Amino acid sequence: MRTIAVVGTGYVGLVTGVSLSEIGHTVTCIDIDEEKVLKMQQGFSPIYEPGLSDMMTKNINENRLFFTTQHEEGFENAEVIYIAVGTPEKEDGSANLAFVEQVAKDIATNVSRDTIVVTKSTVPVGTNDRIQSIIDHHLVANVKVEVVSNPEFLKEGSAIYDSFNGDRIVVGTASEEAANVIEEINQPFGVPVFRTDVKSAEMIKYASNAFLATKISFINEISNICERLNANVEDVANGMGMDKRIGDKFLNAGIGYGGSCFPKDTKALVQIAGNVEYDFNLLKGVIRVNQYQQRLLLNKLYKRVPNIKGKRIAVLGLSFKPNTDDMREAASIPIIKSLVDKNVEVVTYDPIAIEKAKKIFNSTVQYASSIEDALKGSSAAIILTEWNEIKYLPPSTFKIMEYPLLFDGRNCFSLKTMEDEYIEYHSIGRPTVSLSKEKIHN
Ligand SMILES: NC(=O)c1ccc[n+]([C@@H]2O[C@H](COP(=O)([O-])OP(=O)(O)OC[C@H]3O[C@@H](n4cnc5c(N)ncnc54)[C@H](O)[C@@H]3O)[C@@H](O)[C@H]2O)c1
Ligand SMILES: O=c1ccn([C@@H]2O[C@H](COP(=O)(O)OP(=O)(O)O[C@H]3O[C@H](CO)[C@@H](O)[C@H](O)[C@H]3O)[C@@H](O)[C@H]2O)c(=O)[nH]1
Repeated sequence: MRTIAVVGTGYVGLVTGVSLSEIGHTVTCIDIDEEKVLKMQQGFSPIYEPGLSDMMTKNINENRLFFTTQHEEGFENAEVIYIAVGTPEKEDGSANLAFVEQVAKDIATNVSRDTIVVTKSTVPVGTNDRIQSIIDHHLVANVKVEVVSNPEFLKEGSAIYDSFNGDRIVVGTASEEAANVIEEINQPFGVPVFRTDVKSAEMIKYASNAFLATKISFINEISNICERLNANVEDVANGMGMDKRIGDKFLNAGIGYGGSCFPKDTKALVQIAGNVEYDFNLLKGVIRVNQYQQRLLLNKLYKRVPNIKGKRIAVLGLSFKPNTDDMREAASIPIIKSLVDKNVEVVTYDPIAIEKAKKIFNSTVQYASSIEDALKGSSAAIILTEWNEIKYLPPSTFKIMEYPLLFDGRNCFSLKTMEDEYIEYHSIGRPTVSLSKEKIHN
């Protein structure tokens, strides 16, 4: 078992640190955010991720998991250092590498033994070489530091599960020795390891995210055509997905992709291509479609309720996807902003993300403590996140509204259910369920 340091304790760093301690390694997680570190030292996870808290507590109690704000302390005995700090989007769409470069300097000035540095952060092709040269340039001790690319593929909302059940672990390095160490560290996860060179490893990460984003924008465009032709995109996706070459995953039409990865990584890949004078036209289209898709549900609402000013509208689900409290690039942000700008009384509900949402929407919206409270007195409801609590809601609940008018950005309900329940239902890429006069009076 190894002594490991993980720099950055966000969704990736904390999950990596906790998972590595769970399989027996001794792990020190380092973060510059003092409040966060204090919370973690007391055994509380600063993020919501199913299974994370329990696993974290267990490994703290078994003395395999530690937290500190001090790089020197964290690196002291570390044989391997993981970099898991953020690489957010810059104004021009390229990745901001300032945090990663700072960590490289911190490593160079603090390590006192031969070390393998593993980059988990998503970084543009060529960045690991740059990290290596920053470290070599600033190195204080007479030691050898080897940088390895090891991109992360976990999904928020199932991050712990994904760590133990991933499809592959990609290891990019020219050093067989370093690759052996990384493979040995990960061996207890039982996930296949794919070895390659550093640049290809970096590209695998961007290409994978771009491909998944492409699948989503593709099905969203198909859904828009289905709407015009009165076809049902759900059946279309199911029929397509039965072809193993296509696969049935990531074909859910909706209000587009959000989150901390797809939006920024697709833009970064356009930049990476542009830097070598390649115009990544297809990916630019994927990004455009996604932006358009976010507006579609709102357009339907505004068309159906032209005099929306002053009306109360319930927004169900705020996080960018279910089972996470992450609000980064959530579709709820532009959608709610548009409603607020139109002087709509917005009442929101989310099972987990409310605290993070409050920091974004402040007092411009109301925060209901149940779906029922959100629906009471509302003229319409909009579903933005397919939390189980929303998806498995007895549909009759929507009749709390005086007139049951539902706009579903995640296709949570079958058309038949809504027809049977007499709910006017607008979804994505499927025919609208309208109420005949006769049904309204029933
Ligand atoms: N979130 C995901 O699902 C996911 C999945 C795969 C890959 N990634 C990639 O992993 C990286 C991290 O993403 P995240 O969502 O976990 O980020 P995050 O923003 O949630 O967390 C980053 C953490 O790093 C800390 N930090 C910044 N500078 C530091 C320094 N010098 N020393 C110590 N700590 C420092 C911050 O305080 C913060 O807690 C990004 O490159 C991202 O693209 C993210
Ligand atoms: O069929 C689908 C699947 C997803 N989404 C949306 O796409 C976004 C991203 O979803 P998902 O990929 O499940 O979550 P992330 O946590 O963002 O994970 C992605 O981004 C991570 C960060 O790079 C990668 O590690 C993961 O492999 C990759 O799936 C969300 O808004 C989803 O609602 C759809 O609209 N339709």
